[in-house]
Amino acid sequence: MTETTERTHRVTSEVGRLRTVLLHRPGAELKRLTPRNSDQLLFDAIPWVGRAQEEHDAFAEALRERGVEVLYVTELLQDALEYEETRDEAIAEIVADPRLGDQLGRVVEGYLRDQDPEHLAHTLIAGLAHEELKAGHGLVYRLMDRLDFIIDPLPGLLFTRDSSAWIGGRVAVASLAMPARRRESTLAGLIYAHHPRFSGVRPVYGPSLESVEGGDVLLLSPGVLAVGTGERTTPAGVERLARQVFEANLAHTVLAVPIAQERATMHLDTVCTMVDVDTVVMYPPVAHSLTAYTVTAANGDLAVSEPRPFLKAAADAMGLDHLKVIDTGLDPVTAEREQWDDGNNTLAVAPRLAVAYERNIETNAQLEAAGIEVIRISGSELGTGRGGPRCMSCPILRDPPA
Ligand SMILES: NC(=[NH2+])NCCC[C@H](N)C(=O)O
Repeated sequence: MTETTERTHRVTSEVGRLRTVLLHRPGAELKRLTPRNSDQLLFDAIPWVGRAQEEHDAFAEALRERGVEVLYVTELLQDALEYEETRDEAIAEIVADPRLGDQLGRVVEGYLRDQDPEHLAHTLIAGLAHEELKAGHGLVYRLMDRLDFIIDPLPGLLFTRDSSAWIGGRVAVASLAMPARRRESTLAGLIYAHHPRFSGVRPVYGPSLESVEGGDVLLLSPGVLAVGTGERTTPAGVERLARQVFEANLAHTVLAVPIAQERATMHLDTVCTMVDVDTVVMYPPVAHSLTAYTVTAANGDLAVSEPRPFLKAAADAMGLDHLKVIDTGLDPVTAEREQWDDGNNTLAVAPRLAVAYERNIETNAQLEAAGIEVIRISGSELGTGRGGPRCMSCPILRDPPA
């Protein structure tokens, strides 16, 4: 890794001033959602796509106004697909899908090879419905339903946090647990491997390893990671990630944090995000019940502590007397409603400056009472995918935390 790369890609905390972020402006892939497929594609409602785009544009604009450079997945992917090698890899992965069989696989391969980078990027993200591919006449094609997908759309790409996470100057390309989202990390991997902006960057994790999703990974402070393990990141995923980051000298401590295996808490960042170097906002019912196993490197292996209260284990690893929790003091019903709507899923733009969904009125009021400046964005449509500002952003460059 050259020094130049480190100047354009480096993240060592959740809160250092945000300089560059990767977003995905939602598009045609959201138009594929129907009541028949939304569960499988991990959306809880059918978004109004035009409004979702307006909300997303306002989110991006709020970041730009604070001096953040916004990169878009679609643009980076199109650039990367200018290279033959990228196209070959992208197409090979699609064609390897055993659901296509060999005859339809060949037809799809020809179809994709004819597309220019812009169209190919569109197809890789929006997918391809049976009725759009006029060229298939073999058995698989004929047995499929007109509305089936030959290439699945990726509505979850909106949540760029999950498919990759920067740890220091290296990127962890995720290994996504849900089948509907797996190809998102292929696209992330293609961008980091082939886009000139990232030349010299070596991934520290990859999609073929045990499940780890970026929404579970919190950079509590330089060298200290908290990794949720539950519905998405598996115990084996945390263990593997710990080995990889220790080996690469990116961290000295990894806290493995079990979270409830349910949709409301699919990632650690649905219940806890950082708003200052020593402050988190947490879903009240878990604030004092979460536990953590402290994992450190020991003679080429891992040393694992007994589980301890998360806040205590985190403070110790971070070298703090204690980690402050914003006491949202909400009644249990409001707390549950606002947690579901990603009230705890804030994106810090700098210490004590965070983006949050405007709808979480009470959580935001408590954040402000604690001295955090809140940049409110609307997310009525964006939130139908169950993700907030942190989920929708993959920081690529942050200043060191103050
Ligand atoms: N980092 C996050 N909390 N991401 C939210 C992802 C939401 C997405 N619909 C999923 O279920 O996977």
